[in-house]
Amino acid sequence: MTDSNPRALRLGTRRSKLAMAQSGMVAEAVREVTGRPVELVEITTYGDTSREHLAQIGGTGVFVSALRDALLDGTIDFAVHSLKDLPTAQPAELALAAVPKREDPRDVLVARDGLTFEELPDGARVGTGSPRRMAQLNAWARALGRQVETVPIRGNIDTRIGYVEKGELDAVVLAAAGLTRLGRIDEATDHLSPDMILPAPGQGALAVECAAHNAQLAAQLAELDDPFTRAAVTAERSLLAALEAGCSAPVGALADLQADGQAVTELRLRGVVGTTDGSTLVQLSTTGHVPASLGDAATPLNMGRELAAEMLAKGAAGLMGERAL
Ligand SMILES: NCc1[nH]cc(CCC(=O)O)c1CC(=O)O
Repeated sequence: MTDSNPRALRLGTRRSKLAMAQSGMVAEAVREVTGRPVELVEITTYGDTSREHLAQIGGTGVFVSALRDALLDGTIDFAVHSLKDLPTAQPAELALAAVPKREDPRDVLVARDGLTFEELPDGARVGTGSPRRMAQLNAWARALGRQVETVPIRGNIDTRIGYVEKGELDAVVLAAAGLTRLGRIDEATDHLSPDMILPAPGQGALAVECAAHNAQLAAQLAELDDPFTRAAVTAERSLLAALEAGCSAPVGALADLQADGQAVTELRLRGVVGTTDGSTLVQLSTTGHVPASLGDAATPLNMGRELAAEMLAKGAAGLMGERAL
């Protein structure tokens, strides 16, 4: 850039502590790659103001639509979303310019007295409003011959952990990435293995979006892209899309790279759908070859579609049907 006093790039962000932390991190990286100042513009989304349960307001897109409107009307230049909150259908007018390197994708437990999930007493009250978490926590408890009571809660991370601090719940389940970005990961009392609890598709990853016509900015933002993360979340979201489920459906998915010695050889995709009571889960996995060019989305997209078809053949649709989306 030869411009000695370039206009600041406007980064639209929700005003929650987590959104501000995520936006601040991306803002710093964008300053480095563009050499331009970045200014944060606070945008309020429906998901922030509504007190209804996410499962009732439908989940899909409630945190992102106001940011996207601001991108489309030019109020802001780019936006940072939690990738798991993004609907799977990408509008043509918006470019998913970068998917930066993912944080820990796992869910964690924050429980009283440092308890792990397996140490929770029978009948423990575990806060989560996520059908995905309910289904898998209940299935895990059943496998242990135990029973937990899942209690639907909402609110930001402070609010959720507050239920445990005040003694109203024995534990809450949160994404590790959110706690890490807020500097509170040491409050986690158990990192839940994806063998037991598959995270939400895209969990732990961020999405950096700008208007599709802004090709120059999109190219600069693309420098923040991590091709491994993009391949993984592409597979996970392809599964979610092919199941025709939204972000509040009881669907878990995680793609990870299987390394053979030094060389990364395969992408593994695991998926789960279940009833919220945990009585029935359909859980399958598949592997695919990592494309020579990781930017080539064909393999991850196909893996997601093929795994979805297998899951549907095993009755996945009937398990998601318990709630309308
Ligand atoms: N649905 C809310 C939401 N969206 C993204 C995160 C955490 C950060 C992430 O997954 O990237 C959270 C909170 C949570 O699930 O604990």
